[in-house]
Amino acid sequence: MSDFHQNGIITDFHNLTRRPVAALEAELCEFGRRRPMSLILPSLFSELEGPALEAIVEELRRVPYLAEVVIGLDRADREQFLHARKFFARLPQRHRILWNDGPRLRALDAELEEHGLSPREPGKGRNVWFCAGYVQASARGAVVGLHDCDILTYDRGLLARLFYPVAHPHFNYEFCKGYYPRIAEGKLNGRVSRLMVTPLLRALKQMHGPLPYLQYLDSYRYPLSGEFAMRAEVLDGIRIPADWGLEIGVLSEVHRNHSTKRLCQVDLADAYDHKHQPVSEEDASAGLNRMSLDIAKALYRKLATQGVTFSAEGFRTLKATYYRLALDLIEAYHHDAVMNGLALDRHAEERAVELFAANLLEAGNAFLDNPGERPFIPSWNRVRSAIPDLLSRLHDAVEADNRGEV
Ligand SMILES: O=C(O)[C@H](O)COP(=O)(O)O
Repeated sequence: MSDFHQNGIITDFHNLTRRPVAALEAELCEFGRRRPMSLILPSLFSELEGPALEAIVEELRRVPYLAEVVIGLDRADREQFLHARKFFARLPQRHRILWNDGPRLRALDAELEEHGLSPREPGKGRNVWFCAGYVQASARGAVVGLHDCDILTYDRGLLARLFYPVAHPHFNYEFCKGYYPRIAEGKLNGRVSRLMVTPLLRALKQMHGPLPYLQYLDSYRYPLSGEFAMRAEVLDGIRIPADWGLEIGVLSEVHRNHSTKRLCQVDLADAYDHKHQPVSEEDASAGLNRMSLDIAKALYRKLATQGVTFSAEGFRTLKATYYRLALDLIEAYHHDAVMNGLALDRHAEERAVELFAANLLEAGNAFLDNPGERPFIPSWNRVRSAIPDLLSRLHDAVEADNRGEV
């Protein structure tokens, strides 16, 4: 049961009364007449074979208010795309699958590359970006929601709560982010969010002062959650990273473009579990190791756009400040876990913090060495201006793929 605290920066929607999902859905059906809702599901083909997505699709079948479901399918060959069509066919809502690795979308990507506009790097950000383009082209949704496809604790209530603040026709929120405790099997999870992002934001505040941007990011209870909803226009104007920096990138862009009064977060669930990636200490191109590097780089780049300057010494100080704050937080997490009868492996937590500290420096060096890198995917507004008919061709390509002309 959450409290009713408001942090004074963004509005917090709590779950104070455990309102039944049917009551929320009845309202959402009404809201949908004024503000139709589209759902984007960024997915890897491998997730169709895992335990989470099967249950997610079963829940989605019973959702009465969605105008459209857009599935971004990554890492699928032709047979796998055809399998995905069958897998999602049971959805009663209008739905389309973006076969991102198929010849039609690859050809459009090559054309984008000729204009210097391709997302280039594969990853969740790229997948979401193409889905956002399709949603814009199909023009069915006034509100667009998005969640991961590896949620093991999914239920329709989560989706209803995610859409509600932005879909309500008398509320004027542009963007809503989900939060929840990542607790499963008696353990506290959310390792990157808890052990890296939170202490990093606080270390940056110690070094650069309480910049409104840092205060704002720190006001999210779960800045890395993959669940958010926004007005369709918001999605068209933002520049997001192609990689694991997606979540931080989206939070930064909505802050740049909108007043914090138009931004909110919502309590989605009492507990949340998903597929856990390995820390991958030995391989910086995988797992939480890679994720922490991507996130640190995204944050540095966004801070640079706020006028913050960085130096090699600055990154060394940041590493030391972060490390101390992270160790203090481990103490707090540990005590909280003990009182709640949960387990917390302090040794594993401290090892993760050592790796994240090293990665803050590593990401800093990458930032200093490659100032000319193309870190963010251009906004769809820019693409529309450079190649005016690309969106309609994207739409046609997706339609043809989904008719099975592959
Ligand atoms: O949100 C996070 O911190 C990362 O996705 C890692 O989450 P996990 O520790 O629950 O796997």
